[in-house]
Amino acid sequence: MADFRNILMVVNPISGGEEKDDLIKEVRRAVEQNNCKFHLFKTKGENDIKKIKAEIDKTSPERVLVVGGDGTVKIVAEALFDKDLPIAIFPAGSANGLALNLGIPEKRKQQIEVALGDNFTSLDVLQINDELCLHLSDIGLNAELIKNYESASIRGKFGYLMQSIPTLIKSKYPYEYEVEVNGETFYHKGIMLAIANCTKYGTGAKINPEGKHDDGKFEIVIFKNLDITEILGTLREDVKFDPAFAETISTEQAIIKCKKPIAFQIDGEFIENTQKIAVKIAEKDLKIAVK
Ligand SMILES: Nc1ncnc2c1ncn2[C@@H]1O[C@H](COP(=O)(O)OP(=O)(O)OP(=O)(O)O)[C@@H](O)[C@H]1O
Repeated sequence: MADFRNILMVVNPISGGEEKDDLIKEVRRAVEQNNCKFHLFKTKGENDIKKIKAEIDKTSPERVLVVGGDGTVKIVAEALFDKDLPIAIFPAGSANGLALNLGIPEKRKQQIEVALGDNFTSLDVLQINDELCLHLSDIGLNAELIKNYESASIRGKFGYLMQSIPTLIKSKYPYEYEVEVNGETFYHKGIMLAIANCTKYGTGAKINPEGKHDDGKFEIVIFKNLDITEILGTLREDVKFDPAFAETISTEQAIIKCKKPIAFQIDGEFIENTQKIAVKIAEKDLKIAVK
């Protein structure tokens, strides 16, 4: 274990519908065995960014451990982005896409070793309008699904499944996108436009096969139609897209405009229905403990 004096663990008590007390106890024991102080903060679901900032100022941790899904990791990143403070992820959400992309182990013992170890990756961070994005954002059908899921009462993977058919029936796709990249403008019709910092969703669907989370670039991937064979193909490791199904643009900045307001999500959290999004690589990256 690296040399620490203070460690802060931020836990989302409701994410993934999982009980987290055993994990908290185990990590506390590992931390305290090394004469380091363990501080715990449980998110409340309101004003968490501000509260985590205050907790960091109060406890001066050398590392922040995050227990939750992608949404919780995003909240913590927003809270500590102006500090040079590494994080570690304990995946515990209904969607853990970022942890999956970074190869965070599934076994708890190894997760603790990684979280308290000294091997890191530098994750590019995207600035999308006023928000940070660590993993994946999209505008269109998937964001519609997340919006419908968030307003329903059933949580977890089954909750998403329950919303999938109504979302397909109710949504008004194809959507029209105008994409401005490096002075050029492209017009596309499609079911979804993804802004991808990583390669795959938490489901394992690989939508940005060539993407790298630390290359100073992100990809815009436009999915043109609901081709079920191609969609199932994203679950293969060696996926290659037919250009009639999806097109990819790699860039450091972009402006995306839509004729009508379209559902927009970042890291699994519905943001709003939007007509304009400005994306760029943020000036700083985020240090995350990995294997
Ligand atoms: N104590 C709490 N009560 C209710 N909501 C909370 C609480 N703490 C955090 N949240 C909310 O949880 C969301 C983040 O959840 P996260 O994505 O990490 O896990 P998840 O299991 O994938 O969540 P979900 O399935 O609801 O999307 C944020 O919207 C955040 O505001």
